[in-house]
Amino acid sequence: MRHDVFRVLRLWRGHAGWLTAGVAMAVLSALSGVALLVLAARVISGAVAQGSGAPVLVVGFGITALLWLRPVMLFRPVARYLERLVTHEATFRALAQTRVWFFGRLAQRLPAGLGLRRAGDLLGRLVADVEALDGLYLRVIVPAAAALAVVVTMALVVGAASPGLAAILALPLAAALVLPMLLAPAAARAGAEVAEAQGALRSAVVEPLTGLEDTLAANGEARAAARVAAEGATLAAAQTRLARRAAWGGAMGSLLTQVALLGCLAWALASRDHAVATGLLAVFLAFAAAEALSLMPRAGAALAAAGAAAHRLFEAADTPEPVPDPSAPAPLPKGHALRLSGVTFAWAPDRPAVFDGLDLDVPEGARIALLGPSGAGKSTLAALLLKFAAPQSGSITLGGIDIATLAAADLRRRVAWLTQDARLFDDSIAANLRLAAPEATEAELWRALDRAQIGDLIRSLPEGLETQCGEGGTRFSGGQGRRLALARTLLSPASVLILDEPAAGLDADTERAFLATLDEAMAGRSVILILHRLIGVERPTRILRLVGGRAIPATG
Ligand SMILES: Nc1ncnc2c1ncn2[C@@H]1O[C@H](COP(=O)(O)OP(=O)(O)OP(=O)(O)O)[C@@H](O)[C@H]1O
Repeated sequence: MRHDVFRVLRLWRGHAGWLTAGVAMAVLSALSGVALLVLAARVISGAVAQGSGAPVLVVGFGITALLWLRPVMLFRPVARYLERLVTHEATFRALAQTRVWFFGRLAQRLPAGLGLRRAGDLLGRLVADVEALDGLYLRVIVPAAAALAVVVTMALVVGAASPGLAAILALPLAAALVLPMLLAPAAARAGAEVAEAQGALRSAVVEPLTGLEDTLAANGEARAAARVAAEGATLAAAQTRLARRAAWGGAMGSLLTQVALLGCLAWALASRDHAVATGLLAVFLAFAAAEALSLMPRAGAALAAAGAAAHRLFEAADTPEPVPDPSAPAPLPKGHALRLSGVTFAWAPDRPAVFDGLDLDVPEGARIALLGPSGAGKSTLAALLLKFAAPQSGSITLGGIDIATLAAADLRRRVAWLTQDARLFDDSIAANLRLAAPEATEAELWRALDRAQIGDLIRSLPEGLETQCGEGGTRFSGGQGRRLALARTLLSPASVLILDEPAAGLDADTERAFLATLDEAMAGRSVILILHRLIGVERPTRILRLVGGRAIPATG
C-alpha cells in the first residue's frame, strides 16, 4: 500500500505548490484554534488570579491575552475559508491530471482488447478510484499535518511550564495521531474488498444495460437483476467489515484523547495550587487537540480506501503495453508501400497461431482484396499493421522502414482502419467525422459523406452536420452508422486505408454503388479491402485469400 500511495504523490509532483499551500493553510487554521484556546486559558487564569489577589504578572497576562483574543477570533474563520479554497483547488488539479494520465495509460494498453477488464469495472477505476484518491490529500495528509502541528505546539507550550505535564498530554495524543495510520494497511485489505465488490456491482449493472436489447430479447432481465442483487449483497458485507474496522479505530482514538484529558486533570489536582493556570492551559489544549485528532480515525479509513484505489489504478495502468513505442522512433518514410515478410503471430502463447510465415506486398496505389473465412485472421492483419499487436517473428515495413521502429501515433497518420464494428460517439456528425481530420472544412465533410453514399440523407435532416449521433450511434440505423464511419475513414489523410467489410450493413444496390466509386474515393491511396466475397465491381489490383495463416492468390 505504501508503495502505491507514494507513487500517487509522485504523480502529483507538478501540483506541489498548491498541495503544500493547502497543507500550510490547514496548519495555520489549526494553530489559530490552539492560539484561541491558549488565550482563553490565560484570560480565565488572569480573572481567577485577580479575584484571588494573585501576583500582578498573572493578572497582566490575562489582560494582554484579552487584547489578542479578538484578532485571533477574526483570523480563524478566514484561515478556515482559505484552507477549504486552496485544498479543494489543489485536489481538483491533482485529480484532473490523474484522470488524464490513467485514461492515456489505458488507451495505450487496451486497443487490441487483450486483458480488457469489464467495462463497468474500468469505468469505476477511472471515475470512483481516482475520486477516492482525493481522500489521500483532503482526509489524510491535510488533517494529519494539522493534527501533528497541534500536538507538537501543545507539547512545546505546556512543556515550557511543565515538561512532565507535556509528556502526560502529548504521549497519548501522539498515539491517537499515529494509530489510524498503523491500522491503515490492514484496513486497506478491507478497502480493496470494497473496491473489488464495487467494480463487480458496476459491471453487473452496466453490462446488461449496455446490451439491453439482447438482455431483454433473451428474457435475461430476471437473471441480470439477481446478479445485481448478489453483487450488492457482497458489497454490503465488505462495507460492513470496513466500517467495523473504522469503528474500532475511532473508539481507540477517542479513548486515547480521554486519557490525555484525564491525565492533565489528575496532574492539576495532584499538584500544588500555583499550577492551576498550567493545568487549565493543558485542559484547554487537550480540547484543541481532541478536535484536531477527531478527524484521524476517518483519516485512517480514507488512507485505506485511497491505498486500495491506488493499487487498483496502477494494476490496470501497469498492464504491459502490447506494443511499446521505441525509445527513439525513426522518422516516417516518404513512401507508403507495405511489405510483410515471414510474419508469425498468435494472440497468446496458448492460442493457435493466426499467421505462420505470412508474406504480403501492398505497393503504393495498390488495391488488394483480402478474402478469407471467418476467423482466418483478416482483422488480426489490420491490428498488426496499426501496431495494436506485434508479430512474434518476421517483419512489416512501410516505405522500406520496419514499423517496429516507428512511433505508433506516426504510423497511424499513414495507415487508417475502418474496423468491422466502427463506433460513432455521442456527439454531432461533424465532430464524429473530424475525429479523423480535425482541420477538415465543411465542404470536405460533405464530400466524404457523399462518397460514403450518405450525403443526401444528412442534407435532409433539419440539423444537418450538427445532428447528434447518440451513444454508439443509436440515432442511426446499422447501415447508416456504417456509412458515417466509412465517411470518417475516407476523410483521413492516411495514404493506406484498411477497410474491413466497408459495405457491411448496406443494401445490395448501395453496396454496389459504393464499391464502384472506390476509384474516386481512394485516388492515389493504397487500399486493403477486407471482404467475405467479391461482387465484381471492386476492381482490385490483386485478390488474396487468407488460408492457414498465409496469403495465397485467389481468383475471386
Ligand atoms: N483481441 C484478440 N485477442 C485474442 N484472440 C483474438 C483477438 N482478436 C482475434 N482473435 C483470434 O484470432 C483469430 C483470427 O481472428 P480475426 O478476427 O482476425 O478473424 P477474421 O478473419 O477477421 O474473422 P471475421 O471474418 O469473422 O471477422 C480468431 O481465432 C480469433 O479468435
